Amino acid sequence: MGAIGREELMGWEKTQEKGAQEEKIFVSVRLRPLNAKEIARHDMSDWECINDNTIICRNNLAERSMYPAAYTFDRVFRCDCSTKEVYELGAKEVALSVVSGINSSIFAYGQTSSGKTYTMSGITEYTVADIYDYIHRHGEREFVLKFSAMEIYNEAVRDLLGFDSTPLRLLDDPERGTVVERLTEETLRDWSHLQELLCICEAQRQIGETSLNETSSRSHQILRLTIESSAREFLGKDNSSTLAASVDFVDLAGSERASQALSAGARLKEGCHINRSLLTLGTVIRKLSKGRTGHIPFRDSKLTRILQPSLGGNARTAIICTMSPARSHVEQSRNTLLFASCANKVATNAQVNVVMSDKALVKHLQKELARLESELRSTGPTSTPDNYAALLREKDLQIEKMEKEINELTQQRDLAQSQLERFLQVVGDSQTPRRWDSFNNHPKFQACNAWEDESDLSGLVYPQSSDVGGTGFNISQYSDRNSGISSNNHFLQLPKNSEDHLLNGDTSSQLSISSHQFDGLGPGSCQNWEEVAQVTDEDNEDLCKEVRCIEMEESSTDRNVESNALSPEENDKLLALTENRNRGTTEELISTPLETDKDLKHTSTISSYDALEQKLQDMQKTIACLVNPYPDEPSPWPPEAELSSSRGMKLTRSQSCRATLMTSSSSWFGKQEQNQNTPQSGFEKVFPGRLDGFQKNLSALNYGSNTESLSGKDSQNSEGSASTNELKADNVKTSVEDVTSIQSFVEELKEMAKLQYDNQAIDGQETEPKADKSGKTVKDVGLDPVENSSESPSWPLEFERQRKEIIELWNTCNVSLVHRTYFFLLFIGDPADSIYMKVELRRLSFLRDIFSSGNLAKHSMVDGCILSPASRYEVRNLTRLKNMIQGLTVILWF
Ligand SMILES: Nc1ncnc2c1ncn2[C@@H]1O[C@H](COP(=O)(O)OP(=O)(O)OP(=O)(O)O)[C@@H](O)[C@H]1O
Repeated sequence: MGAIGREELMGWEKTQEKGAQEEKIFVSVRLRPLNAKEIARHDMSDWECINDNTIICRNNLAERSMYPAAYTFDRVFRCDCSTKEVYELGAKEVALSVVSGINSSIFAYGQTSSGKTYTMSGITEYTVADIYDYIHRHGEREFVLKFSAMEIYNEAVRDLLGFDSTPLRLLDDPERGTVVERLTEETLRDWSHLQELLCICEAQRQIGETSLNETSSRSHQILRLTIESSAREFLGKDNSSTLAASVDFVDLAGSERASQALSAGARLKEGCHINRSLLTLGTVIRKLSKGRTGHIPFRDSKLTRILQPSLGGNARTAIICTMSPARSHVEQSRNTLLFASCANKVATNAQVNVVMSDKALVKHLQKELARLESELRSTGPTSTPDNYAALLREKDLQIEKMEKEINELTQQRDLAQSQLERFLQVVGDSQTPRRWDSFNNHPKFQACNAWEDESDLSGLVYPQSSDVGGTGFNISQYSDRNSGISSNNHFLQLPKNSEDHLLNGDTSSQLSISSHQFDGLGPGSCQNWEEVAQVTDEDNEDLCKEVRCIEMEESSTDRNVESNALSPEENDKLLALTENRNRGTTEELISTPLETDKDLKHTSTISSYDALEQKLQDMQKTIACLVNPYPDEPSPWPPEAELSSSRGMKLTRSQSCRATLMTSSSSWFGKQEQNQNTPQSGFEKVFPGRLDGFQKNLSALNYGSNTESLSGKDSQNSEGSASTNELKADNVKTSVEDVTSIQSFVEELKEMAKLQYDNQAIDGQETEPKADKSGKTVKDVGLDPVENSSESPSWPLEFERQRKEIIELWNTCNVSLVHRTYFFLLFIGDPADSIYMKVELRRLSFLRDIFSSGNLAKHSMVDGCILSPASRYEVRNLTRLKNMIQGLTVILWF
C-alpha cells in the first residue's frame, strides 16, 4: 500500500473521472480438517484441493453423482492451511482497501462447525493488525478508527457493544444507504482497545449448543471498522479532504438444515430465522450472479439489507466459504460450493469515498465543470447554444410555413369540393337514368336499395376527386332514383386521348389506369389506410371502409365500359365535349348560363376543370405528402404520371355495395394482368370519405351475352328508419324469394364456369387446406369446393348452404351498427380453382371472426374485402388469383 497523500487524492480524482470499475467478488474455499467427532465415527474425507483453485469430490466417481466433481474458485485452501495464509491470500487485499477510502467486506459462509468463526476471528485480527501497522507507517496522514458490532438474531438487529438488548431499527439514508439506528460506535484508541471490544462482542453474541457444534454461533455477526484519514498538511484547512470507508467482518450463522443440526425448541426457531435470512442471501447472490436485471430482494431480510453495499454496491468483497471434508456433510458442502459458485459471478462497484471540505468541493466542482465544457466544445460547432437557437428558429419557421400551407390546402379543398358539388349537380340534371334504373327495377334486387339516401358528397372531394378534373369529360351512366341529383351520378373519368379508345370500344386504357390506381398502394398500406380512417370522424371511417366496394366497382365499371356501348346520346355528348375541348372553347362555355342548355352545362362544368384539376392535383400531391410524410415509405399516391392516367378511374359516390354482381371476363382480366401491381388496399388509404351509390355500378350485370339489369327501385332506405329487426325480416323474406331466380341465374353461370373448368388444371399445391386466422383450416369451414369438385358440385345447393350460413352468422350479431340488412355470397366458379375459392372461404372465416367479436361497426365494410379479388387479407399470390378469377367468378353481395 502506498501513502495516502496528495498523490492518492489525485489518483482518486482520476478514478472518479474514469468512473467506478466493476470487480468480481473474490471467492475462496477453506477446507477444515476432520474434527474429533468425525474421526471418531470414521467419517471419510471426500474433498481434496488439487491445486490453488480447484477442489474436487473424490467420492464423485464412485457415486456416479450428478453433481460436478470439481469446483474452481479464486482460491482454495487445504485443511492444513493456516488462517494467516487464508487471510494473506484470500482477504487481505480486499480488507485493506479500507485504508484507501474503499469499503470492503469479508464474509464467512458455510455450514455449522465448518470453521466460519474460527476463520473470521483470525482474519479480523490480522486485518486490524495490518491496519495499525499501516497507520504507523503513514505518519503524514491522520487516521480515525471507529468500531461497531451488531448481530442479527431471529431477524432482530442487536448492538453487541451496547448493554441494551432492544432490537435496533434499520433506516434508509439517501446518502449512506441502510443505517442501523442508535448503533454504538466506539472510536478506537489503540489495538488493545479493539481487542477489548472484540471480547465484549464475543461474550454478547448468541451462542448455543447444537449436535454439530457445542459453541455454535446462532446469529449473523457483523463487525464494522470505519477508518477516516486526512493528510496532516491540510488538516484544519478549507481545502482538506478526508477518505472514509469501512470494512465489515461478517460471520454468518451456519447454513445447515435444521434437521441436520438436530435442532429442537429454541435452536429450531433460530434455525428457521437463520435459514430464512440465508435463503434470502442465496437468492440475492443467485440473482446478482445473473446480472442486475429484475428485482433483487435485498429488502427481504435484515441481513441482505445491511449487506447490500457489500453484495452489489460500493464495496470490495471477499467471501470465504468454509466446509467440512467429511462424507457425512457432503450435501451441505455441495450447497456451500454452489453458493460460492454463484457468488463468484457477482460483481461490485467499489468507489473511493472522499469527504470534502466546502472549499475542496467547490474546487473539485469547478474542475469538473471545466472538463465538461471542454467536452462540449470538442463535439463541434453545431452543438453550441447559438446553433441550437438558430436551429430552433429554423424549425419554428418551418412549422409556421407548414401551418400556412395546411390552411391554404384546406381552402383549396373546400373550394374544390364546392365546385365539384356544383359540377355533379349539373351533370346529374343533364343525365337520364338508364341501366341503373333498370337494375333497380329488377325484382331480384328490389330489397337491396337501402342506401341511396346516404348520399355524402364529402366522399367526392378526396383524392379520387382529382379525376374529375382530368379531361373535362364525364359520362353519367346511372342515376339513382331516390337520391338527389348530385348523389346519383357515376363519373367515368377518361384520360386524355382516351375518348377515341372509348368510342372504339377499346378499354385497355381504362383498365391500365385502374391498375395504376393500385400502383404504389402496396399490401402494407392497409394499416396506413386504417390510420387515415381513424383520424377522420366516425362517419368518415365507415365511408372510408366502403371504398373497398369501389375496388370491385372499378372492375365492373371498367368492364362496363367495354361491354356496354355508349348510347348514341352519350356518344354525341362525348364527341361534342371532345370537340369543344379541342377547340379550346371551354372558356367561352363558362360564360354561358348553365340553364340555357344541358349539354352546355356539361361543358361549362368542364370549363372549370382546368382550374379545378390543377388545384386538385396540387392537393393530391400535398395531401400525399401529409399522408405519407416519410419519403422512404411507399407513397399512397401514384406517381404524377400515373395520377394523370389514373383519371381513367371512375369517381363514384357509394353509400354501400349492397348488390354487386361481378363477372370477370377473360379479356378484362387479361388486360388487367398486364398491370400486375394492383394491390387494392392503398386505394382505400387515399380515400378517407365514403363513396355513395356504389350499387349504381351494378348495371354491369353483364356476363357475355347474359347482361342483367338489376334494380332496387322500390326499396327503402334502412338506415335510421327501419328497425334492425324489421329490416332483417324484410330482407330475409326477400332473400328467400330471390334465391330461386338467382339459382336459375347461377345455373347459367355454372355452365360457363364449367367450360373454363374443363380448360384449367388443378394445382395440387394449392389444394392443401390452409389454416385461417382462427386456426381452422379451410376444410374446417366446410365449404371447400375442392372437396366437392371431384364429384359434381351442386352449386345452387352450395350457394344456398353458404348463404344460410352467412345469414345465420349475421342474425346472431348485433347488426344495428351496420348499414346492412342481409347479404348473400355466391361463389360460382371453376371448382378446380381451389386457391380462389379458398381465399373466399377464408374470408368467410374472417367474417365469422368479425361477427363473433361483435366488432361490426369497425368492419361494416366486410363486403369490400369479400368482393375484392385482390383482398389483402389472405391473398398471397395476386397474379395467380387473377388467373383464377378469369371469367368464372360471380359474387353476389347484398
Ligand atoms: N481450519 C480449522 N482448523 C482447525 N480447527 C478448526 C478449523 N476450522 C474450525 N475448526 C474447529 O472446529 C470447530 C467449529 O468451528 P467454528 O465454531 O468456527 O464453526 P462455525 O462454522 O462457526 O460453526 P457455527 O456456525 O456453529 O458457529 C471449532 O472448535 C474450531 O476450533
